[in-house]
Amino acid sequence: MDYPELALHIAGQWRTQTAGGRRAVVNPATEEVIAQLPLAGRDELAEAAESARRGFVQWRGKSALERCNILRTAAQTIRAQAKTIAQVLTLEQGKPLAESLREVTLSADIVDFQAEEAKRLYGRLVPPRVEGILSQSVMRQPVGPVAAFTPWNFPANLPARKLASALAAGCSVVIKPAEETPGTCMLLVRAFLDAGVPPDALNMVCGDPAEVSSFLIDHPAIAKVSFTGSVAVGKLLGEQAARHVKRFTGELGGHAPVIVCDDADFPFALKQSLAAKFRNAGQVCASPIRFYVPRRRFGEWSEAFVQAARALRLGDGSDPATQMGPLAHARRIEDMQRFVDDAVERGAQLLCGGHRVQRPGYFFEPTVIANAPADSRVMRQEPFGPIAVLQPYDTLDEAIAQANALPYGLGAYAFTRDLQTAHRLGDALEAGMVGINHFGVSQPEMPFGGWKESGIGQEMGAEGLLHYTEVKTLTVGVPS
Ligand SMILES: NC(=O)C1=CN([C@@H]2O[C@H](COP(=O)(O)OP(=O)(O)OC[C@H]3O[C@@H](n4cnc5c(N)ncnc54)[C@H](O)[C@@H]3O)[C@@H](O)[C@H]2O)C=CC1
Ligand SMILES: O=Cc1ccc(S(=O)(=O)O)cc1
Repeated sequence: MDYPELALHIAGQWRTQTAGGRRAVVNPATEEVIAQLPLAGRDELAEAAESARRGFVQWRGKSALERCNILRTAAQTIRAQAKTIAQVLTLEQGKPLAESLREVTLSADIVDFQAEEAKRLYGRLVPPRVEGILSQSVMRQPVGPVAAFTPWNFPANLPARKLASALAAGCSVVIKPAEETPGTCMLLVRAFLDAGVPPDALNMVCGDPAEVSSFLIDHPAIAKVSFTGSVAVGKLLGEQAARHVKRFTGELGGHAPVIVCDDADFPFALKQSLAAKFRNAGQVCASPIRFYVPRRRFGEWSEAFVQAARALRLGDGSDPATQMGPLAHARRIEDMQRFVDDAVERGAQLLCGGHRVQRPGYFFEPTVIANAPADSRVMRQEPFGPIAVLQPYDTLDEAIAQANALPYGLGAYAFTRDLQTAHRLGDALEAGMVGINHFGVSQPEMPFGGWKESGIGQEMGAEGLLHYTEVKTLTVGVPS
């Protein structure tokens, strides 16, 4: 598999020689260096922001239909190149190739959906309350140049969400993908530019994340900030944006509960839960973490869960036999070990896993912990890895209370055969996305966003586009 030569896109040029030095990109399955990433210096960041200012004027001047057609052409290119992009994604991020391929084709669907939504950015005509007014309208206009920051867990999907909505709304973008996984984003950016997005309307930079974000958020050309990543960093960037009263969307961390009801179809719930838990090695913001299981069926659930977790085939994502790949970088391994050690020290039971796999690559065993005390780190912070926590409960009220007990609210799930219980849980669970009897809450047509500390605003769906717009009212009176 080939990994491309990396370049940044600044002020209409692809640049391989930059002022900020270079950083190695590593294949997490082998720990081998696969490329050198050029990093932007401060002057180049300024060039990118100024370029976005110019690009905004050009891009917002196009009709919604034109923007739609250009974005749909980009989606077609992404689909046509899906296999190549997926291979690059697996090389830099580690997930199994089949998962990468699904991610890339879903990214094309996200672009298509937002492209079509561009044509439906409707306003309203409001009857005037006084005489002499010809029209009184409410409209949506693009917010302006956007600084977008995306992490390494979904190197195609998360840039696609931001680029599709921002560009569909008529905004220009400076995107900074994660330095661990820049190749996939570079190929997406190329697809948008080849499709006809003006060169100044789409810049891609990399560098030291804190320096780049600080520089861009403060830069007067940037009107909006969109970030996906941890709650801690989201708060920092949100605060910095707020100082300038700049618009901010944050897709932050979660700690998703799964309530398995007494009446659930256990084999079905188990199969779905295992697939969702260990997908992308658990590095998914809406990944299920806390499984609440009726006490009388706890043993049955734990045994089956552990057996299936132990049976997972770990390996290089480019091997078709692999079911779970490595973690994305070395820091994740250290973090997993801290979560496990802390839980065990505080009295939790380690049912399986809990260690780094002794081979090259950042592999961590699928891990199942039971009866973790509420003050253990794994019950308070998102592990963002292949760790499941199984907790018994006695009443549904108690399970709901525990599910809602954390200051996060991204995904929440439940399994039940009873329609009334399904609706009760759908109402009671405090999360932006609730899945009953399934985990597929991330769809191009549906808004995706968190409650509480899990974020602010939504991406995808019709709502996703609105966050890249400002409301303007226009009142036209009779000339004299
Ligand atoms: N919501 C999500 O999809 C993601 C959440 N995370 C959360 O972050 C935690 C830590 O992840 P790590 O990669 O180990 O650490 P990290 O916090 O250094 O990096 C996470 C992501 O945020 C970016 N980032 C970090 N500081 C930034 C800053 N000041 N400005 C702009 N971007 C910045 C990084 O480039 C990276 O893409 C995870 O445990 C997980 O909870 C991480 C990746 C994705
Ligand atoms: O990290 C958040 C995230 C990204 C993508 C998806 S999905 O592939 O669309 O399911 C889910 C969560």
